[in-house]
Amino acid sequence: MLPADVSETRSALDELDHALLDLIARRRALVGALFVKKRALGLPLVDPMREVELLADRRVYAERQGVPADLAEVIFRAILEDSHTRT
Ligand SMILES: O=C(O)C(=O)C[C@]1(C(=O)O)C=C[C@@H](O)C=C1
Repeated sequence: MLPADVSETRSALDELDHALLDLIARRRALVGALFVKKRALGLPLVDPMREVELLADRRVYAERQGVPADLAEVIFRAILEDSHTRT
């Protein structure tokens, strides 16, 4: 039997991780909608310059929040790879 404060903290982590996944689902929906617009306009779906700027921005924002910049970059590279699979 785990102490109550450990299982309570785990429950808080479960809730928070679900909230993170909800945000990822919302982001994926936005990317899907953006790709529909880009296709209609004949724009390239993948935009390497935007990705460079996005990763730099997320690194700076992460550090301001006390999150390691390298962790933010790993996360957002994975998110961008997911966007690429949807092209
Ligand atoms: O910002 C865009 O233009 C997008 O298409 C979105 C997004 C992303 O997932 O953030 C996806 C693909 C692009 O290469 C760059 C960024």
